[in-house]
Amino acid sequence: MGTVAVHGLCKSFGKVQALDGVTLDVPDGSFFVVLGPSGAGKTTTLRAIAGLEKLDAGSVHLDGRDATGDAPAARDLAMVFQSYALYPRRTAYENIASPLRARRCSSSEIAAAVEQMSSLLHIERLLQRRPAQMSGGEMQRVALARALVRRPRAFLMDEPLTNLDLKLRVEMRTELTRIHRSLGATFVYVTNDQVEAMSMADRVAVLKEGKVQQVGTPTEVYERPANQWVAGFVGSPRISLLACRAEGDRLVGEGWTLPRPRWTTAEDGRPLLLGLRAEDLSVEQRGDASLPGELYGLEPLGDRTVVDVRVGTEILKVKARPTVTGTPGERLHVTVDLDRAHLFDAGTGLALSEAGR
Ligand SMILES: Nc1ncnc2c1ncn2[C@@H]1O[C@H](COP(=O)(O)OP(=O)(O)OP(=O)(O)O)[C@@H](O)[C@H]1O
Repeated sequence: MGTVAVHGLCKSFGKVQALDGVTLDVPDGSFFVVLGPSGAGKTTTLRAIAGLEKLDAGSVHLDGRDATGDAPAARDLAMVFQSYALYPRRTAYENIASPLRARRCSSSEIAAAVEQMSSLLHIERLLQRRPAQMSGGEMQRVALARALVRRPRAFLMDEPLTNLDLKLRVEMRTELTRIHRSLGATFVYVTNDQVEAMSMADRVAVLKEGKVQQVGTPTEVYERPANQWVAGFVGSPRISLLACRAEGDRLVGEGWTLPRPRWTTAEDGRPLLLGLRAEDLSVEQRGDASLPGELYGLEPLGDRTVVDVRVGTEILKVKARPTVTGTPGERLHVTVDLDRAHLFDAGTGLALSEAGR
């Protein structure tokens, strides 16, 4: 078993409220990602689970048992940090074996465990090297192997891929997902990289200023963001937001109107924000629901081009084929897939009811 549940975690550092009532339920065997910008309280949450932070309020339950007062060593959790902190004078093999030696496992058990983990992480050929003879990415993999070789209740990982170059990071995302599946262990993984969260997690908790904004599958968080902030934080290019209000069966903004989506419940006149993702907009096809705009710029990205279109005072990001062309200033129409649009209350930022969707 490896369930982790935290309830109402609060923690202040002087005037900074790092955690403000954080509640999370991490199911056994899940790959649970805590996603948020720098300073959101992610590391503090992880340290609270590990028992490294004295809390102002809240509780930590491990496998259903209250572990709030337990010492870190009694919690049976393994922590993997950004920095790899390998023993410099020991070989990779000895580094990976060290947690097992500390537990007085037999040499044959240790050899079998190191072999299994180094094959999972593709580091067999590094086993006799010392940290100074390895690249940063190789050291990070050895550090991961050293953490994973144990069988703790859960693994707590704090941005373990940040020191890797982009190519290795992309590879390691796939590796970690595979390792997670083959170990069947619980991972609580902290990152500020939404692509990592979307590609690896089976559940994501989005954190901002010490408060949980939303918990759900990556798809739920992307397709049904709970508020305007989550919508903006998850997704690249960033979602475009247009100020508007409902008037009868229309949405009316500055210099544009669109049919009001069937599913929205907003009353007339209420200030709203219409959220449109780049892939739900088109400048290449003409549909019934469209916004008049002006080409602002083109951002060719190889496999696609992001077209910036000015609508009123806002710039909309539109995903287009790489062959799309145009001249800044040129008038055009942006076709909107209203079934996939989002509406938020402009005051609270909360998503409007989607009951009818
Ligand atoms: N020991 C400390 N003393 C004072 N302030 C702290 C301490 N630890 C964290 N903080 C503050 O608490 C807030 C949350 O920090 P935390 O490290 O949990 O954020 P984070 O989401 O992990 O950020 P990052 O992605 O930058 O690591 C920040 O404002 C940070 O400056």
